[in-house]
Amino acid sequence: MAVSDDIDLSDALTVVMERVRPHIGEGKVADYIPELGRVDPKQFGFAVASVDGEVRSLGDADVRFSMQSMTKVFTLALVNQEGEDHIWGRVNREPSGSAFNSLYQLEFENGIPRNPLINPGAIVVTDELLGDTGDAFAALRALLRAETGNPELDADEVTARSELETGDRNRALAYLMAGFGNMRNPVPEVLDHYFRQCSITITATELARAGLLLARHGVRADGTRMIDRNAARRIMAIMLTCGTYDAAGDFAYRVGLPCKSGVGGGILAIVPGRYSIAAWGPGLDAKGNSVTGALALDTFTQVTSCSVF
Ligand SMILES: NC(=O)CC[C@H](N)C(=O)O
Repeated sequence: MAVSDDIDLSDALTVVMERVRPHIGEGKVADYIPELGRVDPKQFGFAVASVDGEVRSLGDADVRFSMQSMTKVFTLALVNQEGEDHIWGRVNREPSGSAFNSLYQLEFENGIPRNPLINPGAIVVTDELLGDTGDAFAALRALLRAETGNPELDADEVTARSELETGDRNRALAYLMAGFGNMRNPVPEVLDHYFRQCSITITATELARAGLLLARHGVRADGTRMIDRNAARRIMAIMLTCGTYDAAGDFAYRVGLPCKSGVGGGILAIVPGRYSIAAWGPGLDAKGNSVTGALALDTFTQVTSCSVF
């Protein structure tokens, strides 16, 4: 891995802010979930946590925002606790090349989603986690509370309801999979867990801390091992190839790190063995990734040479 040993995080963060500042407010806030449409676009937060405990942040790094699809990484880690092959008959691990809520590919491919980081794949993972634990949302919330160090971390019920009321596309995906025999639990129950999962709020600083689970290759904040090293490595491989929807190729080119974005404007990026990075700006590009978040990560990896390549 090309990592320079003498990285000054403060210098790197200063350069990130200089580069991003003129672009704060750019992009379009997701409004297909009405509650997300109310977020002020002129915000930007960035935080870096290192595996040895240092955390640096700037801008709106302590403002809460909706985790959305970034939760998909953590539910995937949770189902991996039951063994690595547990989930792979039900979901593939190939980039989709299409939107995160696309239906047509799912029908062509007999109800087996392309990967666990797009909506249908994540719905399957939540279904599996529900079977494993009896309460998928509670399992995820407990994990995130422990890894962020915030015992109050929770879903935003208004956003969860907003998702439920406008979630016809996710219902269509889930029922299509049920039609192919790829759902274990009743669709409304799975989606209730999935919508609450997506509506968990977090700050950039907390997210950077939570991502250390992967930066440490599966070791939790309390030092216990959650998933084995190879499982963590493979989750990061899926993030690199699938974590930013149909822009994953461009992210690998620009940022060169495993990333996972969400339509709340957050992006989690991991420098394996070294850093967990959280970038947040609510304005999204046409593919649903944060404009300022992507620019910040692009700048950070250029300045520090921290990349998996
Ligand atoms: N890409 C995302 O962040 C999408 C998550 C959102 N809750 C949805 O299901 O559409």
